[in-house]
Amino acid sequence: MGAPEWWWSTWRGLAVAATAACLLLHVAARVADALWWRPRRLEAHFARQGVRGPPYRFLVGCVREMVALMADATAKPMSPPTSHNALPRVLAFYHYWRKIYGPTFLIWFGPTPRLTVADPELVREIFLTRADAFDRYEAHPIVRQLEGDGLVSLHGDKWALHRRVLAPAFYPDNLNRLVPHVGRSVAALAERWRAMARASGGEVEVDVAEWFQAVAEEAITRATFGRSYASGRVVFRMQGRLMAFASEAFRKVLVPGYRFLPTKKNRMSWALDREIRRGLVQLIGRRSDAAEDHEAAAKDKGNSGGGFRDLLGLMINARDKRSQPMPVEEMVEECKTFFFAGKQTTTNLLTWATVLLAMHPDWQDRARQEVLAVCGPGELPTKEQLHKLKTVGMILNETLRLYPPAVATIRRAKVDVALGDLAIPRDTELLIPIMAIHHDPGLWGPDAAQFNPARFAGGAARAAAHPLAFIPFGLGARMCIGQNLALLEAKLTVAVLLQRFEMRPSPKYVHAPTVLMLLHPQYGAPVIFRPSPVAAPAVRVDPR
Ligand code: HEM
Repeated sequence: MGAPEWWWSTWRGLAVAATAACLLLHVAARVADALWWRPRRLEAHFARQGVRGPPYRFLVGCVREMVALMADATAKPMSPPTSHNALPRVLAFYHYWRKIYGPTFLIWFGPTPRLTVADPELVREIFLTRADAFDRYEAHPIVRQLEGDGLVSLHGDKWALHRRVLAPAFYPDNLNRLVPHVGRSVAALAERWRAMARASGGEVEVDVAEWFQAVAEEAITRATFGRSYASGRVVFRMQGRLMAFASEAFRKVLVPGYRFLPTKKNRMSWALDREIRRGLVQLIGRRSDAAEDHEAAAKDKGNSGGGFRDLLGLMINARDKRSQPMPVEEMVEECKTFFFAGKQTTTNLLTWATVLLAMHPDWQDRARQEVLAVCGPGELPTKEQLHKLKTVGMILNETLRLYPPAVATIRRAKVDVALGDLAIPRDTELLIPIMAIHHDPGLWGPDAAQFNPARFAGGAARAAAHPLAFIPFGLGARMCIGQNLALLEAKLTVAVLLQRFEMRPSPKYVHAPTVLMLLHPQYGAPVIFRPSPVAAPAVRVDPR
C-alpha cells in the first residue's frame, strides 16, 4: 500500500468513527433531553406560573407513587361501609396530591407531563371554547386493540364523517323503536330472578354486575346490527370473551411486551380477534347485498323493530365527499368500538343505580310509587311512560354524579395554548378528573358525598353551583354519542325491576368502588331481590 492510500483509509476510518460518535452523542443528548432536561424545564415553566406537583423522577415520573397510593387505597373497603365519599379510594393519587398542591397540579406519566384540571371554567375552555387546540389522547395499545379504531380514537375529517354518519342511530325517535326489545330482555331477566326466588324460598341473591351485562349486550347488539341481530349476536359474544381476556392482560401492562408473548391466553385472544373480524366481514358482505337488504327491510316492516336505523346499515349506505363508500375495515373497527364503548359503561351505570336503590330504601319506595303510578304494576313501560319518570331520572343522574363509569378523561395540547391564565406547552396532557368535579363540595355543597337525587329536581344544569359541574358523558363535540341509549336502557331497566321487586344489599356486599378502565365494584355487587306482592303478569320472552 502506497503512502497516500494508507493516509486515505486511515482518514476514512477516523471520519466514520467520528460520525458514529457524533450520532451517538446526538442520540444520547436527545434521550437525555427527553428523559431529564425537558421534564425539568417544564417543571420550572409550570412552577413559575404557580403550578406545582410531585417531583419528576428519571424515566418513571411519579408512576411509582401513584401505583402505591392506589394500591393502598384499594386494600381496604369504604369506611363507613355506607359512605359515598368514594373519591379518596377511586382516585387516591388525585385526592392526596390535590390536598398538597391545590386543584390544578402537575403529575408525570413517565416523562410525559399531565396537568390535572378540575375547575369547570377551565374544563369549558378545553372542551368548548378552545377545543381546536386539544386532541383526544391515544389510549394504551391493549385498550386500543379492544376499543377498535372507531369513533373513540379517530381524529380530523375521518372522525367528523363517522360521527355524522352514525349520529342518526342515536336520535331519540330512532332509539324509541328499541324500547320493546330492551324491555323484553329486562323482563326475561326479571322472570328468571323470580323463578330463582320461588325455588329458594321467596328471595334471590344475584350479582347484578354480572347479570346486567346481558341487558347491555342485548341493547348494543340491537343498536349495531338491527335486523341482522342474530348473526351480530354471535360475533359480539366472541367480542365479550375477548374483552374478558384483554382486561386480564390490562392488569399486566407494566410487564413490557406482555401482549406480544405467545401465552395460552394471548394466543386465544389473537384467534378470537381473527374470528370476530371474519364474522363481521361476512355479515357486512351479506348486508351490502342490496337484494337481501331490500328483502329484509320488507320483512322487517311487520316487525316491532321496523324502521330502526342501525349502525351497520348507516355505515353501509354512507358516502364521503367524493361519493366513496366506507371501507369494510372501518366498519369492522366501528362495530368493535361500539361494543366496547357501549357495553361495560352501561352495565356499570345499571349496577351502581341498583346498588344505590338497595342502599336507600326511602328513594327506592319513592321511585317505585312513581313507576307504579305511571306504568302500572306489570306491563312493559312504553316510550311515552319512560319520559314521565322524573324521580327515576333524578336517581340516575345522582348515580352518574357519585359513581361516573368514566372517572376521568384526557386531552393533549396540539399546540402551545393559553388555558385561563396558564401557558400550556404543546404535547402537555390534561387530565380532567370527572369524578373529582362531581364530588367537589365547592360546587355541590356540604352534602356533596351524600346520595341526594333531589338536587337534580330543577335539571342537571342547575344542580350545582356551575352548569358544567356534571359531565358524566363528557362535553363538546366529542361528547358521548351513546348517552341517549344508555339513559333509555337504564330508565327501562330500573322501572321494570321496581315494578317487580323490592331490593336490598346482600350481607355479602362489600362497598368498594374501584377503577380498572371504568368504575366498578371491586368485589362484585350482590343484591337481594324479593318479588313484589303485586305479581307482574308474565311477559312474552323473546325466544331468540
Ligand atoms: C353510562 C353509560 C356511558 C357513559 C358514562 C359514557 C361516557 C362517555 C364519555 C365520558 C365520553 C367522552 C370521552 C372523552 O371526551 O374523552 C364518551 C364517548 C363515547 N361514547 Fe360513551 N358512555 C356511555 C355509554 C355509551 C354507549 C351506550 C355507547 C354506544 C352505544 C357509547 C359510545 C361512545 C363513543 C363512540 C364515544 C366517542 C365519541 C366521539 O369521540 O365522537 N357510550 N362516553
